[in-house]
Amino acid sequence: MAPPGRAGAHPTSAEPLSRSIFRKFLLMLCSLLTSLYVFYCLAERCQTLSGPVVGLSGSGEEAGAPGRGVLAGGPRELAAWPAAAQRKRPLQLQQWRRHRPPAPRDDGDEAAWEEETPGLALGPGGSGAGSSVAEPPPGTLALLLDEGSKQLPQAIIIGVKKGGTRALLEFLRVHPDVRAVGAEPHFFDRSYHKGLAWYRDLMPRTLEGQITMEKTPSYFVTREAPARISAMSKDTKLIVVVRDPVTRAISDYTQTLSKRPDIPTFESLTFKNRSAGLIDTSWSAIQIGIYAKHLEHWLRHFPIGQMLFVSGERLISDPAGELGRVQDFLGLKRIITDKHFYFNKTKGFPCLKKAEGSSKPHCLGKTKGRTHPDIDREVVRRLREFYRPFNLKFYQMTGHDFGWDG
Ligand SMILES: Nc1ncnc2c1ncn2[C@@H]1O[C@H](COP(=O)(O)OS(=O)(=O)O)[C@@H](OP(=O)(O)O)[C@H]1O
Repeated sequence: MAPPGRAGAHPTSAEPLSRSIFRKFLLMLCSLLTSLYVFYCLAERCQTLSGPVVGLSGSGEEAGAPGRGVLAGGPRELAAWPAAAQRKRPLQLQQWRRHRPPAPRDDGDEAAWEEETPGLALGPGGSGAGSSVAEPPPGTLALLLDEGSKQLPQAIIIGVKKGGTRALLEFLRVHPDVRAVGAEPHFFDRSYHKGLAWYRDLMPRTLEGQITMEKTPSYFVTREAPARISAMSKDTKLIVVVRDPVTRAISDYTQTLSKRPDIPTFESLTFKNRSAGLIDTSWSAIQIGIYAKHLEHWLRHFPIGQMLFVSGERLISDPAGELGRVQDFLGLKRIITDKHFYFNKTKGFPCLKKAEGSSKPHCLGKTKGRTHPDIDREVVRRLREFYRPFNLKFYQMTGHDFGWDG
């Protein structure tokens, strides 16, 4: 008996033919689905990479971008200040950028820009938080083309240690025209021998008009740093977050204590000779706070107008106000406002309603805002006395009374 077949078709030749067509069709369908899936995965992956900025296809704007390909032309030319800092970029890119995850955080003590635990997340309350979060733009495949280029930083947060430098950088990164390296590069103090090409390679990619930034608080007290930064580009903008030097010293000590609980007391480290009241200025916790002395070295290489001094205290009491000044200084549109912040009572500090690349509230981590040990009031008084003349000099030099001696 003949096997069942399609009407009019030969039972032995028609069936294998349709089967082979069907198989080919299935094969094509599978490969189509696989390539779609691969594209989809790549697009997703793109959005989870911290480094590259991917732009809209085919703009070709990089060829004449400032600082591009000028390593051979000498370091001074490398960090040209973006002329088009105010230039508008396509909305699609801006929306996409809001979806970027934060860049890697610093290691060690600097690790922490962490998401709030549910218990800590008291929430910003109300609406209108920060930037609106949109779905990834259509045509994500177009973003797969890696655009932008790595530039040497045009602005650096050079200090001071324990001043609030991490908070400032993380707040600034909310700005769509700021791209910053998360970890502290320590190029101008520890890794200068590695060269500018190495340094530039650490930077995230930027599009024309975006500012590249980094923060390394030890630069402020590194003797060689001013000349080295000036050699890279004399136009580099310098930001210094300063804080009451006494509180700063205690904060510095608290950090060391958290790593080495067996160190001597703050009181004993403060003095060379306690009964004589002689302060040990060779102790780095004390030395860093003599801001006027360190500033003198910078002023040999940079005009004061190229430096911005941010109050560490105001960065906590009025983050939006300080961020306004910083955005002005950097020539940025004032995009970061009080809408971006809320005060987290549990943390005791202002936090972001939405950090860069996230839609959730974010506070700095546990290593920021540590509880300080109680310090002998007499020692604190003596330290205040010690710092007063240096503070007054610093107020004079910067034209700004930070109110530590009021
Ligand atoms: N929003 C917010 N959240 C948490 N902490 C904040 C914030 N703003 C400023 N600060 C203060 O930042 C201090 C740490 O300064 P730095 O980030 O410069 O420290 S470091 O030098 O990078 O280690 C840290 O010092 P301690 O309080 O002594 O831990 C904070 O007081």
